[in-house]
Amino acid sequence: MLTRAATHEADEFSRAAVVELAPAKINLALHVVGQRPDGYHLLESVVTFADIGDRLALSPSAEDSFGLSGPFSASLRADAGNLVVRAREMLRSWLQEHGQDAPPVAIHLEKNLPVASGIGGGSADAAAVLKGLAQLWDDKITDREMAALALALGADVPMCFAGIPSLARGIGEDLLPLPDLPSLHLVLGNPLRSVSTPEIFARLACKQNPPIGNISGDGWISLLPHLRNDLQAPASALVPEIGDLSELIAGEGALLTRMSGSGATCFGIFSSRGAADEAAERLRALRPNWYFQPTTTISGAPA
Ligand SMILES: C[C@](O)(CO)[C@H](O)COP(=O)(O)OP(=O)(O)OC[C@H]1O[C@@H](n2ccc(N)nc2=O)[C@H](O)[C@@H]1O
Ligand SMILES: Nc1ncnc2c1ncn2[C@@H]1O[C@H](COP(=O)(O)OP(=O)(O)OP(=O)(O)O)[C@@H](O)[C@H]1O
Repeated sequence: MLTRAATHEADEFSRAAVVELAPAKINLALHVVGQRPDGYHLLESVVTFADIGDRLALSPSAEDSFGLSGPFSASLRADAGNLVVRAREMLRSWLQEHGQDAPPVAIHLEKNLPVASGIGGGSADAAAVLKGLAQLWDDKITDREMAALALALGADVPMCFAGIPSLARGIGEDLLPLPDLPSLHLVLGNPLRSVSTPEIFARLACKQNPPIGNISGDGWISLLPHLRNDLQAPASALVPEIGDLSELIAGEGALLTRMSGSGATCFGIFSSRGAADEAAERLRALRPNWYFQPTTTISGAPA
């Protein structure tokens, strides 16, 4: 039976004018190759997207509103600092400056992804708001201008807006699609300790690490074991559970385990969806207070 809160949430989505999935972002590899004078780090990252994530419902309304529900909503406030509200206001300001309408809108966020966990939940939400409002407001904004707004919201927002497997360079905004990156069966795991991205970058011992280099065709998968996440060592020093988590996932038969983004989420690659589902179930039994989620990532091949 649905509780009253769950019924209300179901209504938000069934009645919404636009529903957007905000998929988890996974950095299959993340090399830190330099630093800009403004302190931002230069990256080379193989990025893909899960089939699970947050969900957003958007509808025209008499006045602006923003509501939250879902398993991780308690970690967030529905205030002006939320990336959902910041994305709405950024697009609205741009449209109004360019003589276009941006009428009030009701937005509801179902927060399914752990917060500050290296899988870009906030960035995915911001990107989903930009996409949803573009539809609702029928705005006239070029792809280039939208990409600039996305980047102003966060280094990960342009890749989440693009939503396709990519090699991300620059500070994450320079995107090269990877049409040969196949769909992968993963288990995502998180010890439910939030990690601050700037703190992990600040603890990085070396800012100039070997780059990924040029790879094309089906070379990506055989290359992955040779790649790294340069943020994994500083994140593991701060959050020792990352080491345990990675070993636990490997112990369930993962072909490869690695941390995503600035952590603490780690992923394991499994041979099939069935193997990933079973591993996630065993991991939940081993660590009932941690987060484990099987997922199948999207493929890079055009639909
Ligand atoms: C680690 C990644 O998740 C990899 O995809 C991203 O680079 C982080 O992207 P994000 O969370 O959207 O980052 P932002 O919100 O733009 O930046 C948060 C902070 O992370 C650091 N930061 C972020 C991105 C980057 N290329 N270099 C950095 O040094 C900066 O201290 C910045 O103040
Ligand atoms: N809608 C939102 N969802 C998640 N975090 C948000 C949101 N709005 C603001 N934030 C803030 O943004 C910060 C980063 O959260 P997020 O979940 O995007 O981190 P992350 O997964 O580590 O991201 P990344 O992989 O991009 O570094 C947190 O401190 C959080 O309080």
